[in-house]
Amino acid sequence: MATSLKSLSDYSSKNLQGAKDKVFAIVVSEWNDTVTEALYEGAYETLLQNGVKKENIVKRYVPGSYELTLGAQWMAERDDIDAVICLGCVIQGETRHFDFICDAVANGITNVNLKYNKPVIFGVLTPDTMKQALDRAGGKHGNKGDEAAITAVKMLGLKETL
Ligand SMILES: Nc1c(NC[C@H](O)[C@H](O)[C@H](O)CO)[nH]c(=O)[nH]c1=O
Ligand SMILES: CC(=O)[C@@H](O)COP(=O)(O)O
Repeated sequence: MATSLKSLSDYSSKNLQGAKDKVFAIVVSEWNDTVTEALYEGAYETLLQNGVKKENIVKRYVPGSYELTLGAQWMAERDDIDAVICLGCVIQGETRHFDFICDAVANGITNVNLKYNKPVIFGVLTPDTMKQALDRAGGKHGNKGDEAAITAVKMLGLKETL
């Protein structure tokens, strides 16, 4: 379903109680920081609303979305980190650079999930325009940061049932 047909901020709080004592790293790309800081605020507030302690949220910055993979790896390899949320915004420019970054980050973050066997969430917007990005960072389509935070909580809940 396209984002335009749903809100990124809609979720059921059912079965989301398991995050109270979990530690979350949030790695934030500095590129398009107006967008990525809005994503961070969404993720941060959503974690707090679902019982996560402020002291259990660790924020780190990387220069751009391409660096999210290594930043996520450095956080995922820490024994005290239960889940990693990666937040970025890659906006289509004039060249194919967009494609290379998006592919590298999506595949890279997937690999970190599997390498460290812990949730590493792809909270990266890949819009054509800044307007599309802002619509998904607290605008009319909700906040991708909210969705990323809930995804991390849900995956930790799933892991508890294994
Ligand atoms: N154009 C965007 C970038 N580009 C920078 C890369 O992510 C990377 O930092 C650079 O290639 C050096 O390795 N990054 C974004 O996050 N968003 C963009 O729109
Ligand atoms: C996604 C990018 O790196 C992009 O913003 C760079 O712009 P351009 O493709 O015009 O060089």
